[in-house]
Amino acid sequence: MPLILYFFGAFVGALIIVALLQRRRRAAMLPPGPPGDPVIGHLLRMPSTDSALVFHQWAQTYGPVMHLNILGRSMIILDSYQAALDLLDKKGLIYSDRPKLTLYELLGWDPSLPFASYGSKTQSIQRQMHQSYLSRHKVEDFKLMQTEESRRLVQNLMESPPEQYEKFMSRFVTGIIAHVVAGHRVTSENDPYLRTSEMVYECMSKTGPPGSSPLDFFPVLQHFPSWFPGAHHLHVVKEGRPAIRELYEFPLRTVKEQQKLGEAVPSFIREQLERMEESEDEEQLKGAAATMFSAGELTVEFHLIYRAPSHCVFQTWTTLTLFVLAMALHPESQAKAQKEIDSIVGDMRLPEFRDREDLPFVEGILQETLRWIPAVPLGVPHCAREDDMYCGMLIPKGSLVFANIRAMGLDESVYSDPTSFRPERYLPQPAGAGEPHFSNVSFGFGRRVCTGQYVANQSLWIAIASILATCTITKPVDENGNVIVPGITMSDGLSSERLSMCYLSAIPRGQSTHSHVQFLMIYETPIRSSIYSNYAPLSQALHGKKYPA
Ligand code: HEM
Repeated sequence: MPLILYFFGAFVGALIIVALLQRRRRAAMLPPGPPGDPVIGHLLRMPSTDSALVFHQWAQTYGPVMHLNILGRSMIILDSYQAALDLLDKKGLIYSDRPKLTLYELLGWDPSLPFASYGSKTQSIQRQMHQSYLSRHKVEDFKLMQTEESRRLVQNLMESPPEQYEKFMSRFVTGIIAHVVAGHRVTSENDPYLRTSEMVYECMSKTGPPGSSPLDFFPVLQHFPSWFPGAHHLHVVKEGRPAIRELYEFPLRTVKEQQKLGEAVPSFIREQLERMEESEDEEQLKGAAATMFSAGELTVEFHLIYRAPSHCVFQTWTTLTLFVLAMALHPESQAKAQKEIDSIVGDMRLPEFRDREDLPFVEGILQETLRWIPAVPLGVPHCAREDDMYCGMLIPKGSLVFANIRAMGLDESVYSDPTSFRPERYLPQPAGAGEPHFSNVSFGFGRRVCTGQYVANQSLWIAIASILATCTITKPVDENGNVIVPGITMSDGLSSERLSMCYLSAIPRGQSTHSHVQFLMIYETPIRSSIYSNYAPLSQALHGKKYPA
């Protein structure tokens, strides 16, 4: 063999050895994690339910920054608030990207903010829109509308049997988002927004956690038939894509039609259409509107889950649902909150936003509901744009970075007795322990923090305060009169864990509550004359009338 071939072989061999050594050196620098299998890494060890809790248990052994490997892709789990703050917040330039999610792109979530990469046109335009429309200051304008929706919610709850609660809670959240986005008021069960969001939910509940589909790991599978191993989600794409496209098309189409007739009421879409130049691409606006709908819907699903003695139906489970469950399981907390409302608000009116500061225990119930079982337990994954070092550990470029929000609420150095539901923990000392509000954690971190956090926070508070003021939530009883303790079963989904729970009964408080709520529905006058002043024609007609003394 010619000498040159020997040299070439030695050179290639040396290159391979250097590459292997470098790989080994990088592997040694990765954050610790449980042992994985060759090639597939931790694929078979990933928990199928309660991932956030399982990761938290693993973190007790491997520490607050943990590394997992799924088919060669790094996954970093941040188990502590400090680590999430240090990376996602302080190093926002590196950690503000989102991973490319092929399944979601195929479903039609494009352009859509939660899945857009940082710095992309979609992301920056939508971000700007969200900042100007859903900012802390701007959402003040929604308070009147949210108050009225909460009154409608409690009236519906009081008038309906428990099997209907799910429908009305779903209607509450969809009603608010539909109004913010398109100025639309949900008035019937056949509302097109309710129908579309139900169809979208139906589809998204079949996708599994974001980034977990084989299509995300091997995009080439999209070109295979759906019966091919690993390509089964193509079925979901076929069924769900039309509903998602409708979510993009319908709101804009409707507002434009209303504009032509001169009937478009103030809304996010109308405001954006008025600002837009002729030539501008409406796709961005459709994406922004669908984002608001989907993020609001998918992260604040208010579906109650019923498990009647004979059957069990699983549905998405969210913060308000959890509040209902928490109240059924902790009647002592419910009674304390009701006592606080009675002493501050009295029984001649319902709580309003102006009462919020004077109702610290009710605030504690909201904060504790967010902490007890977070609706988005692992956040939405961020993606590292470049290699980074943290406390001597290597976070490789392209890693999926998850903030374990659930674990942060279980941190004993911050929350005493963290598994207990104790709203008083947030009260200032000496009444409570002055522990930090959880809303700083539950809405995520850094530049990708939840854009709907202020509107969601307001919706939750007014719904919780109104329900507490008017209803007592109790555990259900079976046909023999035996009390059923609601059970929790959790599995992972896009944005929330799921719950199976027995249905709960909300009993109107006091003899006059029913007529009282109806009375307020009619006589409530606009608190602020804002863009929503045309929201309640009844209120307007009666503008000037005062609450009963
Ligand atoms: C209880 C209610 C809610 C919770 C707990 C929640 C939580 C979250 C979390 C944890 C994230 C990921 C943040 C991160 O990447 O670090 C997120 C993202 C997002 N949320 Fe929410 N959310 C809620 C309600 C809403 C509502 C009502 C809207 C819309 C009106 C909304 C819009 C969004 C959007 C657009 C994103 C993506 C932001 C981005 O990628 O830049 N959320 N949310």
